Amino acid sequence: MTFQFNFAIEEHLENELTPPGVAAVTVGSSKKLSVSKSQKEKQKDLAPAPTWEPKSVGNAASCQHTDNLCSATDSSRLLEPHEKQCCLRVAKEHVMPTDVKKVLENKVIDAVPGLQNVSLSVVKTALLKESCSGENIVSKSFSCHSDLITGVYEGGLKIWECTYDLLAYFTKAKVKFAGKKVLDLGCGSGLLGITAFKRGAKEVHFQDYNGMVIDEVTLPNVVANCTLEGEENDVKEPDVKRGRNSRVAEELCKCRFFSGEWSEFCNLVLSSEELFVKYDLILTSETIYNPDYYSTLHQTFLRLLGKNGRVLLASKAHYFGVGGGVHLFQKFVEERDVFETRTLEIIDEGLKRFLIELTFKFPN
Ligand SMILES: C[S@@+](CC[C@H](N)C(=O)[O-])C[C@H]1O[C@@H](n2cnc3c(N)ncnc32)[C@H](O)[C@@H]1O
Repeated sequence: MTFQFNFAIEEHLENELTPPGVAAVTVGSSKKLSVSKSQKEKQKDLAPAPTWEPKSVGNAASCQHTDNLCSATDSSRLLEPHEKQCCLRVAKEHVMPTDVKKVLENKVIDAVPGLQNVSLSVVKTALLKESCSGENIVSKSFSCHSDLITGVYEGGLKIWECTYDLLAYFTKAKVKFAGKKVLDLGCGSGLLGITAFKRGAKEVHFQDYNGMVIDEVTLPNVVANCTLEGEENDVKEPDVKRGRNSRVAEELCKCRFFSGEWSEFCNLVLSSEELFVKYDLILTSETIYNPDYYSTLHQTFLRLLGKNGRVLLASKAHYFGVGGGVHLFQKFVEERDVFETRTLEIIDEGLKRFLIELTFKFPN
C-alpha cells in the first residue's frame, strides 16, 4: 500500500501541519506526504503491494490513483474523545442561495471530461486556512493521512475512480434519465447526479455525509454545470439575461441537497413531503467500503427506491484497510433476500472494479 496524502496544499500550511516523522515529497506540481519508512513497512504487511499500484482511468482521474483508507481503530487514535463514539450525523437540507453565482465565489473550475468541477485542491486549501471553523474535516483528514475518517469524514472531497466507471457506463449502456427522479447517494462532487440532471432527469437529490462537502463542492458543481455553459457567448441585454437567469433558477429547483448519515437522511426526506415519491434511480459510487454501514445502506435502498426502480452501484472489488468490497456486500444483500443483484461490468485493470445493479426481487 502506498501511503500517500493526496491533498495539494500551500507550503506554509504544510510546514505547520506536517506531523513528526512524516516526510514531505514533491510530485509534479502538487505536494504529497508520505509516512515514515517504518509506518510504510507496516502498511505493506496489511495489503498486498500489486493491488495498490497506480492505474490510469483517463485524464481526469489520473491524479487520484490511490485511496488512503484507515480503519475506525486507526483513525480514532487521532480523534477527539467525543468523536470516537460512532455518532449519527444529523441530516440537514442545504438550500441553494437565491444569488446562485455566489456559490462559485473563490472557486476555481477544473475540466473533467464533459463536466465542470471545482478544483478540489483549492477548496481544501481554503478550508485548511479557515482552521477550526465548521467540520474541520480537511485538517482531520490531513492528521489521519487518510481519505476517510469513519464517522467524521467519509471521503467526499475527492473524486473516486468508480465515479468515472459509472459515468462511462451511462454513455455505453445509454442509461435513460429523462423524466426520472434520481438520487446521487454519497455524492461527493455530485458528478453522477449532475450527469443525470443534464440528461433530462425530472428531479435530482444529492446526499453526502458531510455538510461541508455539499456546500463547498456539490452545490458549486451543480451551479457550474448549469450556468457556465455558453458563458463565452454571454449576452449583454438585461432582459435576455434576466430571462436566462430565471430559467437557470427554474432548472436548479429540480435539485435538492442533503447532508447527514443515511438513516437520518431517510427520515428527513421521507418526512419532507406529505407524499414522498420514491426514486426511480439511485446512483452510488464507492459507498460499500465499510461493512459496518451495510445494514443502513441496505435499509436506505429499501426505504427510498421505487418498486420498479434500480440502484446502479460502482465499487472496487475490495477496500484494504476497511474491509468492505463487492463480494461481501453482495453476500449481505443475498442474505436479506430483498434485492436481486446483477453484475453489469467488471473493470479488470489496475484495482479491480465492479458495476452492479440492484432491483427489488418481488416488486409487488
Ligand atoms: C468514498 S466517498 C465516494 C464519493 C463519490 N461517490 C465518488 O465516487 O467520488 C463515499 C461517500 O459516501 C458517503 N457516505 C459513506 N458512508 C456514509 C454513511 N454512513 N452515511 C451517509 N453518507 C455516507 C460519504 O458522504 C461520501 O461522500
